[in-house]
Amino acid sequence: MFSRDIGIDLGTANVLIHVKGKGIVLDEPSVVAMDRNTGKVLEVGEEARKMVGRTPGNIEAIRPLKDGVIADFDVTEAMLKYFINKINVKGFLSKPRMLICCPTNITKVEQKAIKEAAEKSGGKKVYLEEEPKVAAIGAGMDIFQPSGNMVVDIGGGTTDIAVLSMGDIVTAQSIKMAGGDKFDAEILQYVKRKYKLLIGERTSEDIKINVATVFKGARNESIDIRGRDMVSGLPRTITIHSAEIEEALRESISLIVLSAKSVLEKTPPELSADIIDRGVILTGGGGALLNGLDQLLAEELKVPVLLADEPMSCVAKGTGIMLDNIDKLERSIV
Ligand SMILES: Nc1ncnc2c1ncn2[C@@H]1O[C@H](COP(=O)(O)OP(=O)(O)OP(=O)(O)O)[C@@H](O)[C@H]1O
Repeated sequence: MFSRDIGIDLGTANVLIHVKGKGIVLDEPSVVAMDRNTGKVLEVGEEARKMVGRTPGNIEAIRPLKDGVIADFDVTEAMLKYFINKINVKGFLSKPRMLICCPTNITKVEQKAIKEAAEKSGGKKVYLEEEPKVAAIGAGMDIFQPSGNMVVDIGGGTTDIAVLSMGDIVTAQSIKMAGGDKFDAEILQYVKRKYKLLIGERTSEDIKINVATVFKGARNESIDIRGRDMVSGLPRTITIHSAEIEEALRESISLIVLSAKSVLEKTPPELSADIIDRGVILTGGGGALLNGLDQLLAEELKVPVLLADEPMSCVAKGTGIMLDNIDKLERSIV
């Protein structure tokens, strides 16, 4: 048995684990199915996700992280333990050092909760690092030079916007409740208001992935969706179009655009000039995979906007790069 360092992207929507020397070894939804009566964990990850919105009364499919932070400590700990055991069936990890990513503006109490959950899951030493910094590294940016790099990382629960230079954050803003989950909720409300139809969160995520756009006219698709009619109580099918989703998401997206503008307004001019040359990079599934967001941000911010390759893996990849230098970095991180 020997110790290996591991990096964890403990996300609201997905957990990814990177093991030093092996790469990304786990990528699963952050969902736990529990028996309400006994408190027993029934399924974790993909199997639990399939149950969301489809469980009988005594079973609950829980997302233990909300808005990028731990909402249910015990369930988060159970989930982390399960994932670490899953990747460690051959026992190659023994008391590993762990590097975990968190949003930029979480409180000390929230940081402590994440550290504690990781320590209880077997971590010998647990380091926390800010998500946009690791996402930028994972997206291939050289943030250690004295020049400006801007990253907009939109996940399931949070949006992190940051300008980085010389390995650190210069200006940043983190918006809780602004990410893929919020977009799903907006779509659900829109369908309820306009069509008097109740749909589940899996259905609204399907709409977002298959027809959504946030840039007028960039996409013209439609999808048939099923739900429960609010008046008759019976199942009903409707057809939803891209233009409707653009309207449903307009308000949430404008909040993200405003935050990005405010980060740019607070950025020192030399670094702003670098951002015009290098562009802004979009990472995270909630933003980089959302149709039209790159076009909208480019138009609103007047700078080039680039999409990261494999945007949902940037943070995990970034932890891998940081773990290679963990001894050097040890002094600078929490
Ligand atoms: N094609 C797509 N179009 C739009 N959104 C998508 C697409 N594919 C995935 N998503 C969304 O990406 C989000 C998950 O992204 P990601 O895995 O980067 O988040 P996370 O790291 O778990 O969250 P956070 O960083 O906020 O804690 C989900 O809300 C999901 O619905």
